[in-house]
Order: sequence, then C-alpha cells, then structure tokens
Amino acid sequence: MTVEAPAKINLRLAVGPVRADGYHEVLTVYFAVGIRDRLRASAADDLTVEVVGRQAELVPVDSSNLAVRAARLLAERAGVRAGAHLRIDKRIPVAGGMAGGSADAAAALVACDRLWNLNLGRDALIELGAELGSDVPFAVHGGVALGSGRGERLDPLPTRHVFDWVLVPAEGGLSTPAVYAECDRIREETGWEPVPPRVEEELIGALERGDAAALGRALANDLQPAALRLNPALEATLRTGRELGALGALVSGSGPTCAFLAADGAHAAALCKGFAEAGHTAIHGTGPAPGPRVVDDGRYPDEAAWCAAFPAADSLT
Ligand SMILES: C[C@](O)(CO)[C@H](O)COP(=O)(O)OP(=O)(O)OC[C@H]1O[C@@H](n2ccc(N)nc2=O)[C@H](O)[C@@H]1O
Ligand SMILES: Nc1ncnc2c1ncn2[C@@H]1O[C@H](COP(=O)(O)OP(=O)(O)OP(=O)(O)O)[C@@H](O)[C@H]1O
Repeated sequence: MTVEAPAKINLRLAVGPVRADGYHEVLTVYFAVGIRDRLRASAADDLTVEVVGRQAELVPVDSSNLAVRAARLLAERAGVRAGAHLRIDKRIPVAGGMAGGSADAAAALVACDRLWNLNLGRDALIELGAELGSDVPFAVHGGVALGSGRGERLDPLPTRHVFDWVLVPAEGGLSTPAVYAECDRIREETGWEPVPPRVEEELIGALERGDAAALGRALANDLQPAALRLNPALEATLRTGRELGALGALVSGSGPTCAFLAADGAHAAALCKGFAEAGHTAIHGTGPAPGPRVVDDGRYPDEAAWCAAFPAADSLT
C-alpha cells in the first residue's frame, strides 16, 4: 500500500495569545502544495520504519517518528495489532515549516487504514490526526482550508484555481516550539497587546478569484519575524525572490523554507532559474494539491482527473 502526501504552506498565519494549554490560538489559511513524501506500508509482525530520500538521515527511525506514532494510534483505536513496515521516501524539507512529518503521519493513517482493512473514513482519520499534531488534520484533508483553534479545526476553502509556487529550502531546520517561543519574546519586548487572530478578506477574495497578484500582496506570517531572528540569512533569500519578480514572498509556517508566488508555470520556472544562478536550490510546486492519495505502480488511480485539475508538473530544479 503506497500513499503520497503533499507539503503545506500557510498563506496567512495569524498567531493570537498563548492558551492555558501552552498552544497559541491561531487562524491560518492552509494550502497543500505538490511536493510529496511517499510512504509504503507492508504487512509485518511488528511496527518498523525506514527512511530514504532527501535529508533521510535527519529523520528518526524509532517510535518517535510521526508516521510510526500515527500507525500505533490507529491500531490502538481500531483494536488491531500494529503490524506494518513503513518505508518513507522523503522529498519535503525536514524541519522546514512545510509539515513534512505531518504529511508522513497522514500518509501512514491512510495507508494503514487500507492495509488493515479498517475503512475508518477521512473524518475519523482527521480526528485521530489532531492527537498527533496541530498540522496533521490538514495533512489528512489537503486542498485549502481555514485552520483555527491551535490549527486542528478545519473549514474547507474551495478554490477552482491553480497557483504556482517556488519553494526555497534553507540550510538546517528550525524547531517549531523555538520559533513560537521567539515570537512570544518579540511580543514581550515590543509590548504586544493580545488580540484574537484574524485573516484578511483580501486574501480570501484573491484565492476565490484566482488573482495571483492580489494573493501575493496578501501573504503574511506572524511567525516570520521570529524565524528571521533565529535565521537572519532568510532575509536575503526573501529579498532575492522579490528582486527576481515573485508576486509574493514569505517564510512558510515556522520556517526556514521560503515560499514565493509566481504568476504561472513559466514564471515559476524563471524564478527557479534565477534562484539557481544565485546559488539556491528551488523547487516548483503547484497547488492546491489533494490530500494523501493511494498510488499504484507509481501512478494515481484517477490520474486523468488529477492532471486536469493540476496541469503543471511539479519539478525539482
Ligand atoms: C507552525 C505551524 O506549522 C503552522 O501551521 C503549526 O502551528 C505547527 O504545527 P505542528 O508542527 O503540528 O505543531 P505541534 O506538534 O502541534 O506543536 C509543537 C509545538 O509548537 C508550539 N505550537 C504549535 C501550534 C500552536 N497553535 N501553538 C504553539 O505554540 C507548541 O510549543 C507545541 O508544543
Ligand atoms: N516522519 C518524519 N519526517 C520528518 N521529521 C520527523 C518525522 N518524524 C519525526 N520527525 C521529527 O520532527 C521534526 C520536525 O519535522 P518536520 O519536517 O515535520 O518539521 P516542520 O515541517 O517544520 O513541521 P511543521 O511545519 O508542522 O511545524 C524533525 O526535526 C524530526 O526530528
């Protein structure tokens, strides 16, 4: 059973006050982008994991792996034996703010649900996902959605439009708790008055209309100042993208991956070329991408529909 699951960008990440449970109240526009990890689950007596691919050496292969935790939780709740060997092929930057671990957890939920013939359905898997991490429910959901609470409560935001992104991973990762803590420190220093998080109408309207220029102007991330303070080199990456003509530029989630919005596929290819000349790796990804999909022989079962909905091929420069 092989499943591919996409990465995410937060088009808007509004961070409110810290709650009693230590999490921050957020309002965020999640957007699934077509850079995917692939997870194969095969029948086995115990639960084991191996990781191959980009930055595989940075991913734990013990019980702390988020995909292993997901499979174990699913087995517990369904009352079945947790028997599976998981093989993860990483392409999503690790600790990059693109929810790679959450994508693997979502892929494991979908793959093991099939492998163990549970047929729990997507809503039940989304609910289980919330126990694994704030981003996991969206990783199961895919597409575009408004996330609230600590990010786990989802309202779909349907859009018929495809957007082209250029993602620039950074050297090293950033720890999500460390970035939220830095955000708190900055707020304390600057005397921030707690306000509930909100998402601006301009961004929702631009998404609905497929207006990439307006969407580019509306992108915003409240964690960005914190990510920039922890990794000042990102400032230059964002500047390079703007100088190359990106419609919008921001740090993705807790960073350090930077996301740049392009007008179309050709513009994205030109931005990738510009970044490569400036010495950066750049990845072209389109979206909104559907959530985790079972793949068979490397092809999506409904590939014709998939290609019609998401015409531009995702490519690695
Ligand atoms: C930055 C984002 O990726 C934006 O979507 C998410 O907020 C992070 O989601 P995630 O990686 O799934 O994070 P979790 O595993 O739920 O939480 C990790 C840590 O991040 C911090 N955290 C996370 C989510 C949230 N709403 N407030 C927080 O303060 C907490 O310190 C928490 O202990
Ligand atoms: N399957 C997994 N893939 C990647 N990292 C994992 C996985 N399981 C556990 N981890 C650990 O989780 C840490 C965060 O990884 P991840 O790639 O999910 O970060 P992230 O993309 O910044 O997360 P988010 O965007 O949800 O905040 C890694 O440093 C790694 O040690």
